[in-house]
Amino acid sequence: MTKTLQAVIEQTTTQGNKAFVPYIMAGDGGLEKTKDTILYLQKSGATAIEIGIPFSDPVADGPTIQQAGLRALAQKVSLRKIIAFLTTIKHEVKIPLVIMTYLNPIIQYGIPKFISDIKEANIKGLIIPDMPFEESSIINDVLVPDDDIALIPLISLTSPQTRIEKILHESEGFVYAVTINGITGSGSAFSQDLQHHLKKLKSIAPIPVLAGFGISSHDHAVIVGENIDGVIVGSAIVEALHLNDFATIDAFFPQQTSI
Ligand SMILES: O=P(O)(O)OC[C@@H](O)[C@@H](O)c1c[nH]c2ccccc12
Repeated sequence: MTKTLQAVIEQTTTQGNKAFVPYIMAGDGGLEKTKDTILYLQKSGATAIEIGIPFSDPVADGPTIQQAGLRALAQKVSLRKIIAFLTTIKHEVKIPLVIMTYLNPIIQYGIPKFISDIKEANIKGLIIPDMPFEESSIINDVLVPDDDIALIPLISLTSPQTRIEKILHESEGFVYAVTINGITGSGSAFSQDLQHHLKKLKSIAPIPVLAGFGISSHDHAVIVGENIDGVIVGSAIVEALHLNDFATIDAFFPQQTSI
């Protein structure tokens, strides 16, 4: 059975659109604001939303995401509170939510309890950036095939070809193609080879390919997403939300503003 997350992305691309997945930091500005944000992004036309869990020791987060994480931690949110909160809004949320968190908080939560609680919250995917694909059995062994949760792998510019192929054929949902060798945020320039890399990934991937890291605007998203199924945007969205700059958010959804 195709997982919902993958089906929703494939439906989007079949209709001739690119998938757009904003990343937000849960609890930045408080959980009430997070609820408003999720519903706003849903109404605006987001394909899915990546929900970041604040963590004291992040690995790949650039300054914008780190600061959002600190603001969220100052609101005293935790993985437990965020999952409970997502459960309370699940009937209002019609698009797939993907949780992005590090491995440590999941282990502390207890992996079986974590999986059963996120199922209850109707979460459709998981991104665990510090979990190497080779170790994904730690989560996969707890999931049963019928569970509608996709474990999203990250592929970097430097992943070896044989590893990429293995990952692509053993994954569901979508593959997260990281566009730069660095941290999240809009500061770094893309390599000249990026389009070639993405095209190649797309040509061999049996599942949708979405790219993220360093995408700063809609125009930029169009360029990065040209040869693949869609994009993920974090820092630019997180900063605009923090500033309540809805014009910047809306500009990522031109089909809405042009109506
Ligand atoms: O912020 P950017 O450059 O737009 O990139 C997306 C990113 O923030 C989000 O997907 C993310 C936040 N923290 C991460 C850690 C690892 C991988 C991905 C992420």
